[in-house]
Amino acid sequence: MSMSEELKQLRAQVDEINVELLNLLSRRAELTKQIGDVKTAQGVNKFDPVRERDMLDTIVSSNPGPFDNDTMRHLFKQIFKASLDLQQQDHQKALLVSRKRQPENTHVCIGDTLIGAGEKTIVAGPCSVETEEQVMTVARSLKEQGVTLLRGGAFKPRTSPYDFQGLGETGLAILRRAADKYGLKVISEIVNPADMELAARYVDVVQVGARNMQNFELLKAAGDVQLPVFLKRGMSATVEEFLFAAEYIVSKGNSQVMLCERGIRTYEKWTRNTLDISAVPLLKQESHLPVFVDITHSIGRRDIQIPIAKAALAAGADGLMLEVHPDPAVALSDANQQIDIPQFESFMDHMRSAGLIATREEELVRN
Ligand SMILES: O=C(O)C(=O)C[C@]1(C(=O)O)C=C[C@@H](O)C=C1
Repeated sequence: MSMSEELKQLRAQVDEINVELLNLLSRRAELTKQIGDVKTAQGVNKFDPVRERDMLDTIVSSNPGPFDNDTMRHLFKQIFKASLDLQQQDHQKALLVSRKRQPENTHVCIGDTLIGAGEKTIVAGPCSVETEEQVMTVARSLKEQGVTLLRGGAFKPRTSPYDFQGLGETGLAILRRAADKYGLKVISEIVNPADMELAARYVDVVQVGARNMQNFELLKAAGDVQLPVFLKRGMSATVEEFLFAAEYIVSKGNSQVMLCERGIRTYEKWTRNTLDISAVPLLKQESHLPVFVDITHSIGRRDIQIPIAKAALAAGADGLMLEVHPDPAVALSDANQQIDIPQFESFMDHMRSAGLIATREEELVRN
């Protein structure tokens, strides 16, 4: 037999084994998928290192060679890992917030404002509610600018316990009065699950802040409330953890959830956080929920707000959140990053002339 003939025959045998391996791997994968379903139903971890170690021990003890044990361990670990990925992908598919589960965008309706249906929405207002006059001034400006959603913090989760903690219910009442006077809707953060009922008396949208993104009791309480929820990404949360947090709310029956990327913690010091712009298209791709970008907290500076806003909208965000204060220099929180009313007006002019948000004429036609 010639060399090339021998090679051909050997290769033919390898080809056959490849097909056998392929079929065996596929059969194995089908079984591990079933195991994954059983584990999901039982609520147990997919990853089982003890089981993996036992299988490796059995494999190594009956290894006929010529592959050495380490090579065998490596090959089988790859198979376990691929099986685990398969189980987790299947689980992911089942998430209620996932686009695989619901291909069409979720629309969140707040008064006359429809979010997630194509038009870009602006949410603006002071970081903290401080006085009636402060909130009224900002609300008047929002009204003039055609912005319908007023934000303001009444319960402030602050890094230091000695910093201003917010006005609580008094602050919520101020927001409600200002919103009612100018025909706006209120978004405000709630930090305590026990306050959800109180919130429902004053706000139109409950915000769950970055520091509470994995406060699971709060997420469940937000899932029980009959109001839309504005969920901010935790400063150290992965995109996947962010979606799981949203799943907590949706799985309780509240499908009116909006996601907000607000920057993540990195070593960069020239911005307050690092805006993870890639999270925007990723979230839009993986989930059907509307996505916002907080252009105030993500960067913590005013001078690059316009390019950041443009980047967020270009990346597919459904809206922007920003902080506006009549006199940021004396603000009780985040004095360095809020913009004043003239800066807000100029910001809005800029966005309109860039064609990124509806012009006044378009708003008039719409209303
Ligand atoms: O036997 C299990 O519990 C499985 O989930 C299957 C399997 C495997 O591929 O064999 C996958 C992942 C686990 O870490 C352990 C084993």
